[in-house]
Amino acid sequence: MLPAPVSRFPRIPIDCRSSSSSSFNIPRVHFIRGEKLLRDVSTWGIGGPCKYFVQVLDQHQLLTAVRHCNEQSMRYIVIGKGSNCLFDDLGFDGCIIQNNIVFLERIQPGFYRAGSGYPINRLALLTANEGFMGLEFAGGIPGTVGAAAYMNAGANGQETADAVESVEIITSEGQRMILRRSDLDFRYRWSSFQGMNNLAAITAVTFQLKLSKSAKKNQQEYLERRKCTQPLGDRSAGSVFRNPPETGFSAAQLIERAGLKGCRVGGAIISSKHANFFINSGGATSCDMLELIGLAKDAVYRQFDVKLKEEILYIPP
Ligand SMILES: NC(=O)C1=CN([C@@H]2O[C@H](COP(=O)(O)OP(=O)(O)OC[C@H]3O[C@@H](n4cnc5c(N)ncnc54)[C@H](OP(=O)(O)O)[C@@H]3O)[C@@H](O)[C@H]2O)C=CC1
Ligand SMILES: C=C(O[C@H]1[C@H](O)[C@@H](CO)O[C@H](OP(=O)(O)OP(=O)(O)OC[C@H]2O[C@@H](n3ccc(=O)[nH]c3=O)[C@H](O)[C@@H]2O)[C@@H]1NC(C)=O)C(=O)O
Repeated sequence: MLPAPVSRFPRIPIDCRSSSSSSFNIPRVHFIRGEKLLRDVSTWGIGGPCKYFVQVLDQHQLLTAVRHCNEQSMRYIVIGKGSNCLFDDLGFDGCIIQNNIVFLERIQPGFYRAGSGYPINRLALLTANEGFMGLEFAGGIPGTVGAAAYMNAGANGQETADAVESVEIITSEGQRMILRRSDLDFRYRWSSFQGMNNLAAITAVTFQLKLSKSAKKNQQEYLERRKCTQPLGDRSAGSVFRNPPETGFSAAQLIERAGLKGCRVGGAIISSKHANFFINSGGATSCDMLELIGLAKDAVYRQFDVKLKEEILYIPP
């Protein structure tokens, strides 16, 4: 059960008189029409144009953008760094809201309040350098703080949930809420945010970290391990599949054992360094990537009777 909202944002008037068929401004928010290519806002480098694109720098702008989309009955998606999304070559017939809310506050030793657009890898480095443990795993992860909470991102036996103290959200009705850790449920790559039908976006996360003499060393070691085992220089979206529960095998092991390392469809290739990373080697289309994902699922199911489940999110046009 979610707690009652803590406050309500003032209603900001939206002026759409400028035009409904081209880019336009509403107070402090600029909507770009038809020009933004989603391949430019995703780490995979795949995706056609979106109908509208807006970058928000604070939660008031985010709320304004969400309200405008609601009032226009327009589909919208809030994204961070686009490191977990597969956009379609046809683009997106709605509004992409790119979250660039990047403030960081040190509330008291070990308590960090970060805007949801703050890069999680930068926060990992900074907190470890300041001698606090809890986010060392996130070095090298290309996503944002908000998406890390939404996905419960994790690596090296740590996960975002372990470090969360509270999460600030806005709902699609425009209410602002602060949810404490005890109000929230997290599991492997899952959080209660994924089941909330009125979540507009996570706007900030407060982390509670513990003093540790080994935080910096751990963070550096994890990053080195990541560089050795993952194709970080290539265009990917991290792990394509979740690790299947109760099989004793990782998705990467199953794909490798199915003989699929290096397998290619068009410009999409299964990495020969890590079989759960699918690479855009240049010019890959969403069709190439979807076909390669389907091919890997079929092969693993046929050979091992395991149904792989995607970790990445495909955004249909
Ligand atoms: N462990 C690893 O090594 C790696 C982990 N990752 C993880 O993948 C995720 C990718 O981050 P990022 O690139 O920023 O995300 P994306 O921009 O790829 O967004 C992915 C989805 O997350 C949801 N989302 C993003 N931001 C918010 C927000 N502020 N509030 C609510 N929902 C949000 C949206 O889901 P919806 O459309 O359903 O609303 C969105 O479609 C992170 O969790 C990152 O840590 C990525 C690569 C490697
Ligand atoms: C990259 C992501 O997260 C990663 C995270 O970085 C790493 C590091 O802790 O652990 C998970 O990968 P993973 O389970 O594949 O971990 P790894 O340690 O790389 O590999 C697991 C096992 O598979 C084997 N392996 C790995 C790659 C490969 O091509 N073939 C193979 O057989 C490894 O030898 C190891 O025995 C997360 N992935 C998932 C789906 O849980 C992501 O979420 O996007």
